[in-house]
Parts: sequence; C-alpha cells; structure tokens
Amino acid sequence: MKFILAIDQGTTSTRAVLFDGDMQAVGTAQQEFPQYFPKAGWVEHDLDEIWDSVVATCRQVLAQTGITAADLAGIGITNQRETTAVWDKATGAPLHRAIVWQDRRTVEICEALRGGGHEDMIRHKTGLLLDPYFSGTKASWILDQNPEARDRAARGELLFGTIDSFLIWRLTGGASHVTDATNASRTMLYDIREGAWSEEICGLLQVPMAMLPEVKDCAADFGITVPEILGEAVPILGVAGDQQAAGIGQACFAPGMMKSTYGTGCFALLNTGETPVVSHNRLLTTVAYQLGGKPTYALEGSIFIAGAAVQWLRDGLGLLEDAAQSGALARQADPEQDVLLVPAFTGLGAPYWQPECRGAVFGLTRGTGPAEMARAALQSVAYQTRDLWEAMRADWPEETHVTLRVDGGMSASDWTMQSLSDLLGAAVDRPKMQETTVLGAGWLAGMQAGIYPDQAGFAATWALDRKFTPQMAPAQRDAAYGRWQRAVQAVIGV
Ligand SMILES: Nc1ncnc2c1ncn2[C@@H]1O[C@H](COP(=O)(O)OP(=O)(O)O)[C@@H](O)[C@H]1O
Ligand SMILES: O=P(O)(O)OC[C@H](O)CO
Repeated sequence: MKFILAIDQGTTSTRAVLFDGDMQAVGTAQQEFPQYFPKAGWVEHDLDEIWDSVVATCRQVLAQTGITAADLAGIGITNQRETTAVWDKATGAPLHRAIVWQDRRTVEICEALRGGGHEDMIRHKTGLLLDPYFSGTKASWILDQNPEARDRAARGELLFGTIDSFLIWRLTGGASHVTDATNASRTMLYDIREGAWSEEICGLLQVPMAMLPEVKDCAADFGITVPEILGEAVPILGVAGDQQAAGIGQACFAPGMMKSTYGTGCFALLNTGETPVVSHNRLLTTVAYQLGGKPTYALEGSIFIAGAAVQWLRDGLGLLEDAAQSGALARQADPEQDVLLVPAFTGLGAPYWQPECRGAVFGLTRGTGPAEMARAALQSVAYQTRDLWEAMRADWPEETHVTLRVDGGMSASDWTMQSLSDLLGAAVDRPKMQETTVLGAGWLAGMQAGIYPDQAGFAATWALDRKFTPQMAPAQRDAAYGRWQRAVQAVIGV
C-alpha cells in the first residue's frame, strides 16, 4: 500500500500526518517552535527553526509508523498563509527572519499606497484589503533593510516566497521555486482575475518580479525531494494555504458551501464558484482552490478571537482548568441574565476591521459569575460568525447557503455549536474527520498521485458526526443579535 505524507506548517506548530491508501490518518508528529516579538506589533519566525521542525516531524512520523519514504506516493503541504520569506538563492540563507501574518510593521507602507490612490486598483486585482496582513508589503519592507537587496533580487539572486514556497525550495534542494494559486492569492502581489503576478503592484512596492515563484494548481508536480532528507526522493504533489486546505478537506466544492474553522481565531470561507465576487462588506475575495488550471473563488472572513476567548477564561480569569469544561459551565448560566462579551482583545477583524478598539462586557449584575462569563465567551464566537454570515449573504445573495461545515479545536464544543446554529438560524454540520486541514493537503497529493478518488469521489467520503439545528425562536434570535450589534458599535465608539 502507498501512503501520503501531509505537512501542516502552522503559526505555532508544525505537524506531519501520514495517511494510508484509504485516506485514514495512521500517524502524527507535532512540534512547536519559537515565536519572536522584537517590538510591539511585530511577529517573526526563524526560517531555519521552521525548516528543522518540518524535517524532524516528517522523520518522526515515518519512524514511529515504520513506513519508509519508498512507501510514499507523494507529499502534500499546507501552511500558515501570508507569512513572508526572502532568501539567498545561492546559499539558501534567509535574508531576514520570516515576517508573520499577524505582524503590523508595514502599516505605513499601506498608508502610502492608500495616499497614492492605489487602494481600489489593489482591491480589484487582488481581492484583498490594503492591510499589513498580506505578504507584499512585508517583502518590500525586508528589501528596504538592505541597500543592495533590490538589485540582487532583480538579478534573481534573492527569492521571495510564502512558507510553502520556502519549504519546497529547500525540500527540492533549490530545484523548484514554486507556489500554488491559494498561497499566491494572499500575497497582495497576485492578480486573482488574470491568474498572474501583477506587474503594476510589484512595481509600486518595488518587489522585482524575478524573485517571485512560479504559480501552480493545488494538485500539481511541485518538485521532488532530495533523497538525503527522508531517505528516498519523494514527489511533492499537493499545496494549499491552511484555510483553503480546510475548505478542501471539508469538500466545500459547490458554490454556496461554507466552512468555518474554530481554532485560536476563526476563518470562514464561502465557495462562490468560478467568478470572483467583490465584497461590499469588507470581506476578502480569494482563491478557494485551483484544479485543472481553473480557479474557484471564495469570500473569506477572519475573526481574531474564537478559542482564544476560552483560553482567556482559563488563563486570564482562572475560571476553567481545561477548555473542554467551558460548555458544561456555560450550560449552568442563569437564563435571566444577559451577559454579553465583545472579545475585541486585539481589535475586531472582519467585517469591522477596527484594529484599535478593545473588548467589553455588558449586562453585569451582582449575580454574574463564572457560568455567565463562560456562556458570554462561547456565544461571542457565534455572534461573530453571524456577522460574517450576514456579510456573506449581503455580498452573495443569489443563493442561500447550502450548509455550514465546522472544524478546528473549538468545534468539539457541542454547546458552542448549538449556540452557533441557534444564533445563525441555520444548520451546522460537524464532520467525523475534524483534521480537515491536513486531510485537504493529503487528498490533493493523493489525487495527483492517482491513489485517491477524484473531487466527486472525495466529496462522497465526507461523513457527518453531528448536525446541529436551530432551537431558538426567530424573535429571540433577532433580539439577541440586535443587542450584539449595538454592543459592537458601543465598543467601536469608545
Ligand atoms: N471543548 C472545547 N470547548 C471550547 N473550546 C475549545 C475546546 N477544545 C478546544 N478549544 C479551543 O480551541 C482552540 C484550539 O483549537 P486548534 O484548532 O488546536 O487551534 P490552533 O490551530 O489555532 O492552535 C483553543 O483556543 C481552545 O481554547
Ligand atoms: O496557522 P493558523 O492555523 O493560525 O492559520 C493562519 C492563517 O493561515 C492566517 O491567514
């Protein structure tokens, strides 16, 4: 039997998962790596530490399962998106630590582009908002640090890439400088309509096009690993950014299908089909996946605080020993109390994009205790999802959403998922296989290798763990959501 090795290079840890020929996970290895915060608002990763974590987890999962590289049909890679690497083509040495997606240091570059009247053009071409989140301004900042860097990059001596691209370059011993369309669509340098790097935006940011990787489909021949790394040469056959990989792992292949991943934050993607939909509600337009040369687009909304609100209950307030206790505690809350938490701990993401505002608790009484706080924290995740849901409906009214599929650590909470269904007034489906991100990367590689089913066959393997249906009366739902909207406006106004 042939196996697939899927690598998930995330923001705080790297995981390697081995899938057998039936797409069953048979082994997992995970390793955390250091985060660097050199200044307020700056977040960096050491690319050599990321590389070491990838090699170590891949070797570990093979060793612990007794599978050898010769048994592998291919490798799939999924990664934290937007995080930016620039390295020396001759030596492989990074020019700077990777600048992580959360890093805000390029606010001024964004302001200059806005001031120059380029915002609408960038929004139209890339589908993104003009924000430091994305890679383009980060790459420009790295080049700014070294007076010779731009000339060297123009001569092809320095290379740019997101983490997938950096890993593939190293895995192939420098033979492949490539990425996939989903990762390219997060750089703010890529024209998602043309399916090509934008000369105009690269020119504005002075990012020489000679340093950019070739953009491929998500299932493609990305290169072959050098034998020394895993013991044999293995082809890299699947690549997608982690949120897109989760959408693929959830088989959200039809327009109207939406997935929401509840980890530290929450990322929701709605498949909108073959044409990019422009958001009028400050959502992002992005490539959901690209197969057979054809891109499928999505609307995306990001919430910064989801599971992090539960971490705050546990670590900040000391109300819980374990995140898994939060649902049972929330269930004990007094139904007469309407405590509401707006968890704007680091500002608010989509659809508000208010980086400066901070959180608040409303409706406190003398009777408010841990149970009411737990309920408010879990419900805040549902309310924020409702905001994204409303924005998506407004942007894409032609179809009602077929379904919302959930995954990520927090989707294990029955209480939260029921509350989500109640506040959306829609069904919420939780799959049996909740490791959707690695599954997505693994399926892409296995399909390209010819050992896994095609898109329709894969979609048919999606299996329901539990369906949550709305139990709340519509009038109560509307009243509750109205109160949430007023609370958000209050927080933005303070
Ligand atoms: N049973 C649960 N109830 C509520 N929250 C949970 C539960 N299990 C995990 N979480 C939350 O989910 C998050 C972890 O999910 P995970 O998908 O591993 O996140 P990430 O990939 O961002 O690290 C944590 O923030 C944790 O507080
Ligand atoms: O690595 P994660 O799971 O925190 O995901 C990060 C996202 O890709 C950022 O856009």
